[in-house]
Amino acid sequence: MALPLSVSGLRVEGDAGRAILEADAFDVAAGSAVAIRGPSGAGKSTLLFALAGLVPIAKGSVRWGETEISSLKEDGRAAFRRAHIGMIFQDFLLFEELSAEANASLAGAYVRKRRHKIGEGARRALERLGLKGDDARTVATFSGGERQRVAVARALATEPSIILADEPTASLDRAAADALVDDLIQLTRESGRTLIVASHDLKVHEAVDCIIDVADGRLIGEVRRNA
Ligand SMILES: Nc1ncnc2c1ncn2[C@@H]1O[C@H](COP(=O)(O)OP(=O)(O)OP(=O)(O)O)[C@@H](O)[C@H]1O
Repeated sequence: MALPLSVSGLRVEGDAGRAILEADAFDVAAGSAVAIRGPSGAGKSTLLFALAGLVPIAKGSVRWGETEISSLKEDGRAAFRRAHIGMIFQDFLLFEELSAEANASLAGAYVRKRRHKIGEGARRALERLGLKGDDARTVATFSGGERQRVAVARALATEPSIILADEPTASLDRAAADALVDDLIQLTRESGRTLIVASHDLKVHEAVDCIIDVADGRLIGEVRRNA
């Protein structure tokens, strides 16, 4: 089941108590694809990490469906992430010495009860992304595009209702980036997941339903809907 997002009065502070991100209020409909756009250092990753409950929220509310993650303690936020969020990063963050399947199934190592289901989800996602689950090679021998598809499969393996991606195409060449965006959008749309992508990439901006513009640590204007 997809989850809607509702944010209000959000303030994230840096080490010295200075505001590094502020957002008055915005909503994201369940199942939509959204890009966070802005120049380098604008606060895109900080916003994404706040939505994931990965950075402390000094003020305000971040609510996914009925769960206000901003009022949960760290272990509660981690449990919410495990149950509902798949994450994808610019640098893939794979274990180089493991195979694609072992990387994509990694969450199963931490949640024994769901290990089998996560393994199945990982194999399904790898196949769907055009990678063979039975490829015994370590991912150290994979191309950038293949590595990022393994990272997408890892994010999808737990069947999360939310996918959060931080510059997922920034380490890829143009052709691999385009293919990745198509796959990411299609895979999240067909399963009704909510997708939020922090990205500089125009291809991402064109592919999503709406765009959140961030500059100097603030959201600018309304969430802009793509035609
Ligand atoms: N813990 C922290 N303490 C102080 N400042 C921080 C902290 N985390 C991030 N910042 C600063 O907040 C600003 C926003 O950083 P953020 O990584 O969110 O930007 P970004 O838009 O994702 O940039 P890029 O596109 O370059 O990745 C930057 O100036 C960064 O140096």
